[in-house]
Formats: sequence, structure tokens, C-alpha cells
Amino acid sequence: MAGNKLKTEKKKAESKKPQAKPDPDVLKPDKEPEVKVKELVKDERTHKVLGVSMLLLSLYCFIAFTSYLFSWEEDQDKVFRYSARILFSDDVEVDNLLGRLGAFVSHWFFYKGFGLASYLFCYFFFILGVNYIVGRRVFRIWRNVKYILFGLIFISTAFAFISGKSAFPWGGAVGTAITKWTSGFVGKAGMGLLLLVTGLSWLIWKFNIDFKLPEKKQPAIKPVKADEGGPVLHIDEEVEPKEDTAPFRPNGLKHESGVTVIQPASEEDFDPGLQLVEREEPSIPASHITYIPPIAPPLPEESLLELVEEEDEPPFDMTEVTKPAELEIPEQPVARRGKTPTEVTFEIKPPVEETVAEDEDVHQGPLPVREHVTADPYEPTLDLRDYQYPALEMLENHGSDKIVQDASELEKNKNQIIDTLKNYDIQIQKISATVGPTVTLYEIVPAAGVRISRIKNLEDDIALSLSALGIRIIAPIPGKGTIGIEVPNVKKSIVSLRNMLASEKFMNSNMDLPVAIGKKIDNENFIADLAKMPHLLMAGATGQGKSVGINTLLVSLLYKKHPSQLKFVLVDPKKVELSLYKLIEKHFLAKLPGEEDAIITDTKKVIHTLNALCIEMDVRYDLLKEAATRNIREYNAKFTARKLNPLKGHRFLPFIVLVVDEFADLIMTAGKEVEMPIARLAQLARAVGIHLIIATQRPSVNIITGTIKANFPARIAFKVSSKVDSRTILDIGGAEQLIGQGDMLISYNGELVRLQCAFVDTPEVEKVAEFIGEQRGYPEAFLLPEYVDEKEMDGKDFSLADRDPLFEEAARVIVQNQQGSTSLLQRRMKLGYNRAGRLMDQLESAGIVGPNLGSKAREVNVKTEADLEEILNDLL
Ligand SMILES: Nc1ncnc2c1ncn2[C@@H]1O[C@H](COP(=O)(O)OP(=O)(O)OP(=O)(O)O)[C@@H](O)[C@H]1O
Repeated sequence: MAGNKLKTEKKKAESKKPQAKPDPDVLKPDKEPEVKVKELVKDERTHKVLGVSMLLLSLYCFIAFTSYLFSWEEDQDKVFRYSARILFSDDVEVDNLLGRLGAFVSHWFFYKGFGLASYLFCYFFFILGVNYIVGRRVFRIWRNVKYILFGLIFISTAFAFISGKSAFPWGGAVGTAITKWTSGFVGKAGMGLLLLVTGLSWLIWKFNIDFKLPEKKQPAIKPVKADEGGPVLHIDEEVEPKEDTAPFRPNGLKHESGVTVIQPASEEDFDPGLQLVEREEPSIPASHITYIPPIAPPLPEESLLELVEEEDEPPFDMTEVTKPAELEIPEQPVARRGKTPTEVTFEIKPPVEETVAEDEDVHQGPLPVREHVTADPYEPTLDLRDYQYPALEMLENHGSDKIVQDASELEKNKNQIIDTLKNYDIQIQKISATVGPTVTLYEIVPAAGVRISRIKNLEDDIALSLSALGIRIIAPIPGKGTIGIEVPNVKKSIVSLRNMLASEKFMNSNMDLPVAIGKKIDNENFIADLAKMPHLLMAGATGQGKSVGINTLLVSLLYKKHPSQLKFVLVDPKKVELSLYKLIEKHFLAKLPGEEDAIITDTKKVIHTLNALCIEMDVRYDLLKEAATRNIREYNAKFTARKLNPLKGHRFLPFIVLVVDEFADLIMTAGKEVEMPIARLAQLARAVGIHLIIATQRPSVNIITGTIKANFPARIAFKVSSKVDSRTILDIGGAEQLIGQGDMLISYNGELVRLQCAFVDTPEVEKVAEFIGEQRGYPEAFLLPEYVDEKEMDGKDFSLADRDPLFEEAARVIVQNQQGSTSLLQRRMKLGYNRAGRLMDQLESAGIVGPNLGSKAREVNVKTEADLEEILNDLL
């Protein structure tokens, strides 16, 4: 018994002991996985549920409101009587299609709220719903909320005002309250006017209604007979007093300088003495501009492989199609100021088509990539399909881009020009002025019989009498029978790059490499295609705007091109000018394999890079030849149409733009070694999409040699220190008379044009570069072919023991293809010319290929792969 008692006590004690190990047989209840509220809120499904709910709510309100329009008389009474209790009173019957809730809600919105304007709530729920369901911003919420708020107040008030004492709550309680207060304040008529003004203002603001009257015809220029007194001139001008432009005063019959002025005999004879020609650039507000990568169709598996092989990129999901998106370009109003009833000579010509410096063979149609698209084209932008183009908001609006001109300054200059010419007994018929950002162009129509060379010879005298720097005489202005005198403005306007990029011409341009360079004197935007130039030489004394000019060109391209379409090779011996672009290395820069820095600052590396570019050029020419195409555009079109086999080394060729910021420095240190590859590239690289921008502060003949000059038909000169320098760059004087700060002359297509370079400041460039740099890029910069300096290789005789690591692979490529060609190795193994050549020599030493046969491929001595494996094993 005692024993039993002991046992039972022991058992009890054991049962009381905490169990050390859990019994594996006992199943524990599953723990509910913890749902984090944050994740729930972010979850795509939550958004979709919300979206569907919003859409249903919108529909519900719409039906309830519409039903209210027909049942309000019957239901209103009941809602009044029961108030919210109506919702729970089963015995109350209402006519609203959506029952008691419908009647109650509609009553609240219509009667106690905004009347008919309440439909705007349906719209609000609708746009919210669509945005949530689609998962992106189809409608802009904030902008719509503003419209809805305005609409609620305005429509309810307008309806309440118009409907007067109608029993139906047209404007709801809100509209009625506002109407009551306002009519008490400004009276009924005042209220009506106020509503009209508000409504019209909104319409004008929204649609920018054009109220222009038909324009008055400008009388044609008529030569006027001279009387005995001296030069004959019509100066009856009076400039419209507008903004910053004061009027020209009528000069009467006797000009203060003694010039006899003939008054026109009749209205028709009237000839404005000084015409001010101002052109305004239509620009698109930055907020309306969205750059979106082109439509990207899905790629088949083959291309996926090819991408992985070619770009060494992680395989992306190519099956998803990037949505096509619209380029939202609101219709641009034409800024035009009419004439005052008095005789006005401030003539504002309608905006002129922007000059687009193009060759005749300019591509007018859509981009080649699209042009040649058949079914299923290759889309290079899919490499980085999420890539976002920088927004215009990242750039600043420097000044207003509005030309500031002082009329008294115009008047003074004009009189001085007339006086000076009169002193030399030169008669003129007419003088007109075009005010540009930095200079004003006075155009003179000389009287019959006056020799143009006489005016040209007086250049210095006119400059002296106007005591202004930077005067330039163009006699005659090409294409016009007039003589131009450019006089710098006292107040100069900055041309913002932002406005130029916002211009329609730039945004809609089909050019391969569009660059917004600057504004002409008549305020036309000068937008050119770098691919047509095809290279650009820039020169100018220090501090005159070269670096800004380079930034302008680079930023223009960054706004238009996808990283898959364009690569920059940046050479910056000054080390600081282009360093900002380091941020976009993995997107837009190209470099030599194994190099750390993509921006080249060291002269030795510049030589290697230039030679590597020459190799790239040769490889591209081989590719073009194989593809039976003449230029990069045709080649890429064929490639995107999938007519070229990537397994044969074909690939999409991005444009390459080489920028050298200080060319003089390189020539000084490396001379011919730099000049030769540059000249070679300049001569040949155009067709394969390699373009050069070379800048220098020392435009002397030993820097800009004949070879270089001959290959750079497009040249820009900022202010230089002497006429000789100007001649070195432009083959003509004039650049020494520029006024600096981006004032420049561009010689292009045989024309010399004065431009004010577009301005972009360093912080803006930094912002753009940061924006691009923060996005997903390629794993590394675009690799140029390897270049090995022959001199460095001298004396390194080949022995089979130290053969190239790629020897075996190269041997297999050659034997498989039964073609002993160096370019085959280059293409298939992505090698530089030199390394491929060395490999071929090694293969020759090993007896795999025969000797060099000049332009023909070498003979392949090994016929089968089995034989090759034997030879390779023997070599081990
Ligand atoms: N297009 C322009 N519009 C207005 N101002 C300009 C423009 N271009 C240059 N400037 C002014 O001139 C200054 C010097 O320009 P920039 O640095 O481009 O000269 P630079 O020729 O490159 O000189 P350096 O050869 O010494 O580097 C700028 O800081 C700017 O204030």
C-alpha cells in the first residue's frame, strides 16, 4: 500500500512538473501569419478593391442623382419628415430607384449641398476608381480636385442665380447661400456680371481663345525720290507703346540731323521708317511635356538570349509590353500684337518656322526604328525599358526669354546710323530693326545707285560713331537686297535652354541627334542635327561660353535620346569641365575595357581611346558591308527588322559622340598621335554614327590644322581675341567683334549665322545627370574595342608557350567557319583589331591557318573540329 501511495504521489509530482520537451505528437494550432497594415495598404489588391468600390460608388451616386431628378417632389417630403430615420423606417416607401438610401443621399447632395453640380462627385469617385484599378495616374488627381472645387462653387452659384425661386434645388443650399450673400453685396446685375466674368475667364484660361482681328496689310517698300536737300528718308514711325518698348517719336518734316524728310503724300505712300521685327517662339509649358520611350513590343526568346549575350545584362522580362503613351502638346497660341489705330511701325510678324539646319536628305518621316518595323521588331530601348527621360522642370528659366528693348536706344542708334551714312553721302530708302537677344539688326535699304562696298568700307566709322563694341556689318545680307548692321543691345536677354527644348520643333524633331544651339537675331530657334553636321569644331577665347555651349549640346541630346541609342566618349584634359557627367557612366558613357574612369583626362589614354574609336569605326564598316547597308540608319533599320543575325556579330549600333573639351592641350602634348586618329574619324566616321565635337580656346593654325579644318564643315566661333583667330576658325573675320557670354557665329551649310547660345547652368546639368544616374543603368559603361599600342608590343615575340588565353576559342571559331579572317574573330569574340590580329598570328604559328593573303582571308589548314582538338591537345 505504502509503495502504491508513493507511486501515485510521484506521478502527481511529475504531472505538476513543467514539461521540458514538447510532445511531437501533440499538434499545436497554426499561428495566424501577422499581416502588417503598411503592407496591406501598399498591396496592389487593396488598390484594386478600392478602385472597384469607388467605381461602384460613382455609379451608385449617378443612378441615385438621376433618379432624384424625377422623384424629388415625392421623396423630398418624406426625407424632411423622417430625416436620417428614413433609412431605418421599413414602412416608408420612396420613388428613388435606389430606395431610401438613394433618396436620402441625393437629398443631401442636391438640397443641402450643391444642386446639379453634385454630379461632379460622381466624376471624382470615377477618376479615383480608375486610377486605383489601373495602378497608375491616368487622371491627375490634384488638378481634377481643383477643377471640381471650382465647378462645385461656380456651377451651384450660377444655377441658384439663374433658377431664382424655383422649387427644385438647382444650386443647392451652398449655391443659394453664395448667391444670396453676393447679390446683397453687389446687386443682382453685379452678380450676373461677376458670374459672366468668372465663366469667361475660366474659358479663356483653359482654351486660350484667340480674339485676333484680321491683320492690316503692310504697305510695300517704295523707293522715294530724293529732293535737292539731301538723303531721302521716310521716318514717320511711331512704335506702339507697349511693355518695355517706348514709342519712336515722329520726326516731322525736318530731321534734327538736318536730313530732309519727305512726308508721304497719301496714306498709301506711307512707308514706316523703322520697323521693329520681333518674333516670339511658341513654347510649350514644361508641365505639359512628357518624354516617353517609344513603344516596345515583346521580344521572342531568341532576342532575349541575344541580349544577354551581347550586353551581358541580367535577363529582363521581355514579355511585358511597355504602354504607348501620348506626347501631350497643347495647341500653341500664336503671340501676336496688333497695330494701334495710329500708324504703327512696331510690326510683329507671325512666328516664323524655326530654322532647322538640315541637309536636303534630312529624314522627314518617322524614326527609322519604326519605319522598318515589320511584325515583331527588335526594340533597343527595352534594355532599360523603365528608363525615364529627364523632365524640363529640371532646367531653369533664366530671365523671361522676352526680348527687352529700349526704344530710346533704338531711336538713338538709328539716328546715328543715318547721320553717319549721311556724312558719307550715302542715301537710304528705309531702315528697319530686328531686336534679338543680344544684338539688334538694323537693316538698310540703300537708295538706288549706292554701292554696297561703300557701306562695308565704313564699318569702322559707323562702329566709332555708335561707340559700341561688337558692331558687325553684313553687306549685303545673303538672300536679301539689304545691308545689315548689328549693334549690341544695352540690356541683353539670356536664352534659356529650357525654352528651346520646349519648342515644338525640338520636341517633335525626327532628327537623329537634335541639338538646340541657340537663337538667331530674329529669335528663331536654331536647332540642328549633329548627325548631319556631321562634326563640330568650337573655338573661342577663355570665358566666352564654350563650356556652356558643350553642356547645351550634351543636355539637348540627353533630353532626346535613350541610353541604348547614344554613347558619349568624353575627353576632358582640364579634368573639371565634364566631370559632372560621371554620374551617367552606366547609361550614356563609353570607355576602354579595364579603365576605371569613363571620362578621359590623361593624354596617353586619349590616344588609346581615339584609336579604339577608329577600331570601332572599322568594325562597324565591316558590319555595314556584311549587311549590305550604306549607313548606320539603314543598318539599324535592318537590325531592328530582324534581318541581321546577331550570331554573326550583328548588333544594334548606338550613335557615339566624342567630345574633346580642350583640343589645344592634346595637340600640344601628343601632336600627330592625336591629330591623325581625329582626322581619320572626321573623314570616315559619319556613316557609322560616330560624331565629333571638338573645342579649343587656342584657335591657331598649328592647333586647327588644314587636315582638321577640312573635315569639320560645321564650326562655331565664340568671341576670339583677333581677326586672325576668327579667320582660322571661320575663314572670315567677325568673331573678334562678338560680345562674349555665349554670343557666337556658326558656319554651317555654307552660311554664317550669328546666334546667342542657349544657356544651361552647371547645377541644372547636375540635376539632369543625377536624375539619369539614379535610374537603373547597364552593368557598366559601353565598352570600346581594346587597343594595344604597337610600340608597346614591339619586341614581344610570340611563343606558343605564352599564347593568348583566347587562343583555343579563336581556333575553334576559325575552324568551325572555315574562314581565316581577322574581322570574323573581332566580330564573334568582340575583340579589338590588334588582339584579333595577334591571335591570327598565333594561329598561323600553330599551323592552324595559312599566311596572310592581303585582302583575302587566310586559308584554314585544319578541316574538322576533331583534328583541331588533337592539335590543341598536342599543344598542351
Ligand atoms: N549662352 C550664354 N548665355 C549667358 N551667359 C553665358 C553663356 N555662355 C557663357 N555665359 C557666361 O560666361 C561665363 C563663362 O562661360 P564658360 O565657362 O562657358 O566659358 P569658357 O569659354 O568655357 O571658358 P574656359 O575656356 O575658361 O573654360 C559663364 O559662367 C556664364 O556666366
